[in-house]
Amino acid sequence: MTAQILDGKATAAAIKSELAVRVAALKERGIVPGLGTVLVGDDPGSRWYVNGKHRDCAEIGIASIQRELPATATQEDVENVVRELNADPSCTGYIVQLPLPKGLDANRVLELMDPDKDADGLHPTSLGRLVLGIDGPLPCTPLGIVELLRRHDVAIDGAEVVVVGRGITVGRSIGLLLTRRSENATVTLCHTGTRDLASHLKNADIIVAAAGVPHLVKPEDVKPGAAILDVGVSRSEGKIVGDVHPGAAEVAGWISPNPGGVGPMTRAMLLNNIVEAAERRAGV
Ligand SMILES: Nc1nc2c(c(=O)[nH]1)N[C@@H](CN(C=O)c1ccc(C(=O)N[C@@H](CCC(=O)O)C(=O)O)cc1)CN2
Repeated sequence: MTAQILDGKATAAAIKSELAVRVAALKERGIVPGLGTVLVGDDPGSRWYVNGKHRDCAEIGIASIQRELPATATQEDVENVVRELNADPSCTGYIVQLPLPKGLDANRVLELMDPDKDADGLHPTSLGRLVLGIDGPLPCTPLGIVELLRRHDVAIDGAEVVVVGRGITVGRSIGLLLTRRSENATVTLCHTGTRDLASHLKNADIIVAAAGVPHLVKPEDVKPGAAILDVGVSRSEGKIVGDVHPGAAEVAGWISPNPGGVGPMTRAMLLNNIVEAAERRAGV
């Protein structure tokens, strides 16, 4: 068996076209949605991601508000930028690019954000709403994964999902998303402390690999026909190495390439969160 490709690049392009129509409709009512980003430090990867977010905005007509601080910025410097964006009426929503440089407290920064401007769905209020089942912005990578599966007709309802990795941007939050009544999956959250990872993987209809450990998911641990989402980003000789061994594509029913899978969907879902926030505010 050779797996069908869960093409994040093409799917994100389709979503962006749909969002462009909604942005144009908002503009007819005099509303221009704006995305703010806060980039602290000089990590080239983080800069690349932030630049990509603004390129996406330009493509579909969302305004950009870019704030940059040096690696020497203090907690107070970052918090002042957050206060400024909270008060800026042209900013529909914003993100603080993670991780922040060592010494800065990301949780304190996130808590200070206006939850109504949380474009990433990572504010404690947004995560609390997710737990309680109240509408609000959802974390971009989990949302992108669900959308990628839906648009490729992969059955989520009733599926056994194994998530590997317990980070807040993916692992913990995707469990909350997939166990909502609307998704109805059964989720097992594995991590570095899991005793027998292979036994869990072998039982999974859907695997979400987000541990950051190269080739952690081996072909022999994949149930034939399973869907695999590779979220891992490790680098070797300038190339991305995912969490999934390439041989798994011979066993799986669906697989997301990496790059070109979940990453572009994360970006598309950020735009989605901004458009939804602008529509909510406009009463659309
Ligand atoms: N505030 C946030 N910080 C971070 C998030 C996030 O969702 N919010 N996620 C990641 C980084 N990230 C977005 O910020 C992100 C990562 C990867 C991609 C992407 O499109 N990747 C490409 C490959 C790019 C490459 O060659 O490096 C792909 O998968 O095809 C987009 C966004 C951590 N921080």
